[in-house]
Amino acid sequence: MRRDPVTMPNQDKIFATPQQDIQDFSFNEQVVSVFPDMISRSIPGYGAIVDGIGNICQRVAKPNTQLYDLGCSLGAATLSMRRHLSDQGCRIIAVDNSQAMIKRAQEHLNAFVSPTPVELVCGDIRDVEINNASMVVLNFTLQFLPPEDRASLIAKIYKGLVLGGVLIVSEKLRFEGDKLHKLIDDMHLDFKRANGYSELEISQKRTALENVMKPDSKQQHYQRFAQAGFTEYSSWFQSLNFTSLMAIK
Ligand SMILES: Nc1ncnc2c1ncn2[C@@H]1O[C@H](C[S@+](CC[C@H]([NH3+])C(=O)[O-])CC(=O)[O-])[C@@H](O)[C@H]1O
Ligand SMILES: O=C(O)C(=O)Cc1ccccc1
Repeated sequence: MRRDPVTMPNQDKIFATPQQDIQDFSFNEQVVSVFPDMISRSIPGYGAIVDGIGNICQRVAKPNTQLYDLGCSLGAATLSMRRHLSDQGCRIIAVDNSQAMIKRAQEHLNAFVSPTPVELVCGDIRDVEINNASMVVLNFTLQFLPPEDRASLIAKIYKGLVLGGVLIVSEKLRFEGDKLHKLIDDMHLDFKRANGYSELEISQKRTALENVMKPDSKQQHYQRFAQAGFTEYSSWFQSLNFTSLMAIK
């Protein structure tokens, strides 16, 4: 059967065969080609979060403002936001530093029509200016930024939001408490097994992610929000060790 790369995701088999020397995980062409399958089989609640981002967008997008999707990958959050925007003078700016992701994201965006313009930027989210923003989304992106760069990014976003503007931060969580962390992490491994990943795939991917993805605890996220100036924030979705947080200016 022929698979259309835009509509029919290829199955993720990247870690299915034993690898001599496991390279650090990177968002390269190989990952791009299986990304929708990989992310939906790895993150419990991913689809519900993307849908929720559209719902939130419908409620908080203000006319003539900008909406940002930082670390957009193939543009799932951008598409969800764009579907919920009418012709109200908004603009979406979607940023990713993987050229392979941006190339494929452009194809996804072209597959639908909308009055809302989308600017796709291949660049580092640490270098992007945020202004006149009614919504900023970091959907599973902050965890890939070096920990020492996270607070300044959140502070920059706070400054760029309009009053009433909303920041969404979806992340894998680390739990403060070893027993709690292990129990919920083991439940997540069962989620991956139930989605067809083998023990080899699970363990090789874990090794590949070790140096590049460093999850924070919910307490660390809340502390960072407060430090940036936010006074209202909460988790609006959680499934096992994956959550989506919102902070309102
Ligand atoms: N410094 C950086 N600058 C720009 N992009 C970056 C940076 N660091 C990482 N990325 C990009 O952040 C994305 C993270 S995936 C986001 C899913 C998407 N939001 C979704 O709703 O499907 C999450 C995951 O795969 O778990 C990748 O595309 C990276 O290239
Ligand atoms: O696979 C995992 O265990 C994860 O933590 C999530 C994930 C999903 C897609 C790319 C990288 C990490």
